[in-house]
Amino acid sequence: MSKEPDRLFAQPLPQVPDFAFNEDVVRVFPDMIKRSVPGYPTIVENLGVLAAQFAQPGSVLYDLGSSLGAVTQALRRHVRTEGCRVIAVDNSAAMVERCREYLNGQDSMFQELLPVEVIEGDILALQFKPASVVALNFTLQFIAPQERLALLGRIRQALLPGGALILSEKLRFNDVEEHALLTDLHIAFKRANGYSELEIAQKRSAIENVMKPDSLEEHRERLLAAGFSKVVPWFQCLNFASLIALP
Ligand SMILES: Nc1ncnc2c1ncn2[C@@H]1O[C@H](C[S@+](CC[C@H]([NH3+])C(=O)[O-])CC(=O)[O-])[C@@H](O)[C@H]1O
Ligand SMILES: O=C(O)C(=O)Cc1ccccc1
Repeated sequence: MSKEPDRLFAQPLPQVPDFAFNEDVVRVFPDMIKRSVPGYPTIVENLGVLAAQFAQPGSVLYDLGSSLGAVTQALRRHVRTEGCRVIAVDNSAAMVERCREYLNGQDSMFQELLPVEVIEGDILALQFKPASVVALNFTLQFIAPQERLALLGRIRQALLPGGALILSEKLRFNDVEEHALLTDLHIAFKRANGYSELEIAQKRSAIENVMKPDSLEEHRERLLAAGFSKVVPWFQCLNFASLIALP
């Protein structure tokens, strides 16, 4: 994957455009997500370990909003269950192109990886096949809030017994002080990773119209309303968390 450093917001912009997963973002994405999301490498690696516990023989594993395929590759490396395959979906053409290149490169480096199909498309329009694992790794927060419940309902309907949805998100907090503290600590994390005050401020204004985080309570209630029976948080680092939802 590209090692280009993220300098997208380093110069003052006369007007900060809404954040989009375009070619500029794709070029710096591995660096951007690692320096912006506390715990990201731990979540991705362990998603493969978790998935291996839920994978059912002959089923599909979905990586929804796959970006450059980091989660897909973790699933392919860790899951050994007979007859499984991964379907990665993203609606950014630039992401999908680079994701395919990356995964093809991995195929030539490792043996025994699960087969994978990368689809360029909207996860809201997807006809789900019976699935044992669905990963939404920092994707639901970019889906329009009014679409989230129906999407989770369709995922729930597609999940096989013994399967799981793994949902990672940035969190909002209802308690004002808790929200302020964890937001400040996230800013400190970004600063420690070399982002300037200007980069932090411009990125914040770029994402505020396109990325709408929910609270843990909202996630739990919506998952139960979508038909999931149990919601278990397995990871939190500052204001970023990952949940297992069981059918
Ligand atoms: N409706 C949609 N349909 C399909 N894709 C979408 C949609 N909306 C947004 N996306 C895609 O969801 C991804 C969100 S990034 C996921 C990181 C990855 N999971 C990772 O673990 O590296 C999260 C982040 O950058 O914070 C982008 O690639 C979008 O194009
Ligand atoms: O940068 C941030 O503040 C975030 O919340 C995470 C993020 C990471 C990568 C793209 C968009 C948002």
